[in-house]
Amino acid sequence: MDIRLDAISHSYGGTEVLRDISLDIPTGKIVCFVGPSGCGKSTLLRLIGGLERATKGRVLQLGTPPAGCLNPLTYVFQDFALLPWRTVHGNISLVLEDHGIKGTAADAIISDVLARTKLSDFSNALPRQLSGGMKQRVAIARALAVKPAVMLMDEPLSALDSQTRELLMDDLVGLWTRQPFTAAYVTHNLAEAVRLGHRIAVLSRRPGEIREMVEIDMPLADRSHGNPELEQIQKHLWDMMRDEARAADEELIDV
Ligand SMILES: Nc1ncnc2c1ncn2[C@@H]1O[C@H](COP(=O)(O)OP(=O)(O)OP(=O)(O)O)[C@@H](O)[C@H]1O
Repeated sequence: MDIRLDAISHSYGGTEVLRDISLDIPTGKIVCFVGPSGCGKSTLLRLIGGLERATKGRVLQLGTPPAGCLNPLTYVFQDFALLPWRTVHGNISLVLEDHGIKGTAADAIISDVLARTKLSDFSNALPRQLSGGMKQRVAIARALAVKPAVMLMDEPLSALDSQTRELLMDDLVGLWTRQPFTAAYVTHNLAEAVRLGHRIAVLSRRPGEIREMVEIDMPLADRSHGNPELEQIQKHLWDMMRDEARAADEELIDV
């Protein structure tokens, strides 16, 4: 199932936050959204997820979700959102219980997503026993358990230190390479965008408009840290964003 944003604009009261956003999120691709603070990236994810309705324009779901999909649009949050009193297995089973899936059917799904996220040995651990990176892997496993058509990832690595972020980027690349997933991925981090994005939507300062869609053809598995071609693209992104990021930063201080 692809997502198509068709001339989306959104306002809160009199404040226009997003303006005339049109783009596609094709099946099996990761589309990253970058742009200065407050330009509407998280708002756009909420509109895609159906948590809010755009003031103008449409979010279209084209085609059908994958077989066995329990929740077509599934979020992965920055702060993991795990229940501390439930084990890794229990946190994942919770989303299946919501759909009446229990017992051996649930166990089969859970062992599959734990294997895909390399967490099989941690099924009985509690969140407090896990590092930040592992907690986020559990959150990703939980999202995968409902076989989403599209994962909506709102700065999923930004609560992690830089080394853990690097490791988790490798994990996401491995996960995608073994079995491609579709994602709308919001990040402040341009290194993350060039490492994970097949397509990067660069938004302007509020009201966020698309300044450029950057396509990166290089396979994810070939995108090593420090790759000169990726560094060049990252520099291009930063050159586009620098002045607006500074202006957005100063605007926040003035509030
Ligand atoms: N529910 C709301 N009601 C009113 N204004 C809102 C609401 N949600 C967001 N905003 C405003 O809309 C603008 C865009 O917010 P949003 O969180 O989407 O931006 P963002 O690009 O994700 O920001 P950041 O990069 O800082 O996380 C901001 O000015 C924010 O204050």
